Amino acid sequence: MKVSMKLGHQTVIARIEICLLQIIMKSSRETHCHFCFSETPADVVFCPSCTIPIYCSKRCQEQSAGHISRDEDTNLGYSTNVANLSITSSCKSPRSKLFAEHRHECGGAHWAAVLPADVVLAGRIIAHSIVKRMPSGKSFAFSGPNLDLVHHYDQHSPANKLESHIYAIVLLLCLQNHYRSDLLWTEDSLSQTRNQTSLELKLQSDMPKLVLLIFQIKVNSIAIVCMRSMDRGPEHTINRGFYVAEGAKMCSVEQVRVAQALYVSGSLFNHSCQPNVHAYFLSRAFVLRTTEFIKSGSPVELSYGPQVGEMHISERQKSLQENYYFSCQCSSCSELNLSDLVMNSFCCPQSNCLGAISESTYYRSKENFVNVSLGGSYVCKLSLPDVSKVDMDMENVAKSLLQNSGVSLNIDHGCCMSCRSCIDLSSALATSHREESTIDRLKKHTFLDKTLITEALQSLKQLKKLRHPYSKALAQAEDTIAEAFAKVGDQELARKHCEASIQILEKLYHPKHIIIAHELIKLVSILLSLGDGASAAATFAQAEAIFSLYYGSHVEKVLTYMGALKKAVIDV
Ligand SMILES: C[S@@+](CC[C@H](N)C(=O)[O-])C[C@H]1O[C@@H](n2cnc3c(N)ncnc32)[C@H](O)[C@@H]1O
Repeated sequence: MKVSMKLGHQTVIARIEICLLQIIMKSSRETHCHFCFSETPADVVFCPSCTIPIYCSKRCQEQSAGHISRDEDTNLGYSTNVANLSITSSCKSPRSKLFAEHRHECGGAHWAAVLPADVVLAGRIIAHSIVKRMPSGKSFAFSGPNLDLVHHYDQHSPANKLESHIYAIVLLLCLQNHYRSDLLWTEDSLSQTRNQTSLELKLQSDMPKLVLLIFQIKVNSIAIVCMRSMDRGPEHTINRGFYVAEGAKMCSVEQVRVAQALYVSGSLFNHSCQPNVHAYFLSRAFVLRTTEFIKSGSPVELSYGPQVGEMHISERQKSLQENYYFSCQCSSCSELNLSDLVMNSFCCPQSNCLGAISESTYYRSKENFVNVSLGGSYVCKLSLPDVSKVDMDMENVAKSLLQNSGVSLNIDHGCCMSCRSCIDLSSALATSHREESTIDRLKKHTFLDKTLITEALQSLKQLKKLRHPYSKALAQAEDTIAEAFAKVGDQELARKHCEASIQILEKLYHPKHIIIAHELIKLVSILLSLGDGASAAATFAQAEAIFSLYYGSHVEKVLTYMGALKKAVIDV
């Protein structure tokens, strides 16, 4: 479904797509509906055939039987043989529009409980193809799916490759076992050999294609996440803490990965560390919403996870390489930006200088490119931003790098990017880590005594002398201390530190980033506890406006606490 609406000068587009195939995560098998992924009630409904998948309702159980639409058929683009199988009319499930996505896994060991999600999804893709291609009568040669998706096979380690080859063998044997009465290997696989059976031969020739299918799923499948309260345990979560409105009581919501899915077009979007669309999920539906005006012809890019403001460029590159096997070439990884300059930096010893001191070495060439290296290893090559568009902050932080164009320049680690004064970086790092861990103790204690808070405040003071005023370490320290004050009921100080944290995060991300909205919600609950209704309402409106950019009319559907919080703000 495609929805388009005009909002002032900005066109907002939301695209909704139902997943082609999905598999619930092992960690959510007992807690979430295997069809719609919502948290299950006490009286769950089981699969009538194998009783293993659980559903939140009869409706989900029935829907799990599934429908294969003709659109999905064509989008899969079957052409190359993955398993050149032939199926007779005696198959249990005749050619039908109904397709139970786990039917081939029913009976015996439930594959999804044993095999990795990527492998089970590969099995489901093949089973999907088999069922749809079943003839009502004579045998026919089955062609497996040829998904036109990248796989990065060459970049995997030998151990990874071997593991996938073994899983591919297991998968093919499982499929053959399930369809044994119905599936015949095609004539061409019945080669005339002395020692090998036809099945062995076919396994050998089809195995590379099946291995590639598993790698395609690794690279292109998407994790479906949903919000849940933190009461159920911290595993497999991404932090999204927030306070609720009742006094100083704190409650948290987090994003939980509940499933892994393949989408026909959703899986094709490229990644950007500063995306222009936001992706979220409504049950099995993948919703993509533009968060800014996108010029015609410009790429539409979502984030696979790492983002500017959240991670330094070196960490983003590492994470994308390790998890998705590519080196990011998005615009934020191609051009010097404020966030990467300040995120992990220290402040300049000169009192009036806002220059950043980094652990990285920056070498600016005459061609106006900056090579960044960390600990002696090459990180990336960045172009300098358009000087006419550089804001004051950026200029103050990295004056030396941005000015004097046409001259090569080296700014060593430990030296200010603006005035080039130097500090003892290793001593600054050690002190910073020590002060940060003193502050982090506040998170580990349920009951906070005054000494802990006093020591944390002293550490914050030291940290401020060391770290750059826009650094992530300071934002996190302010946030932790705000949370501690909210816990002990000192809402005035909680407010002060929460606001300080937001100010830094606005520099690291941008003022309309969703992270800022989550932080503003913390501030709203603090303001409500203070009884400051006017400020709470203004802050809530600010957060709501940002969330609307990201979730449109689905804000309260995705962030279920927003309705109650809005009511609390109105009631104050
Ligand atoms: C889910 S696919 C996206 C579709 C892909 N571009 C294609 O043509 O099939 C993910 C792959 O696209 C490429 N890719 C996506 N975002 C990228 C980026 N920011 N920089 C470089 N390559 C990227 C990588 O090869 C990655 O493994």
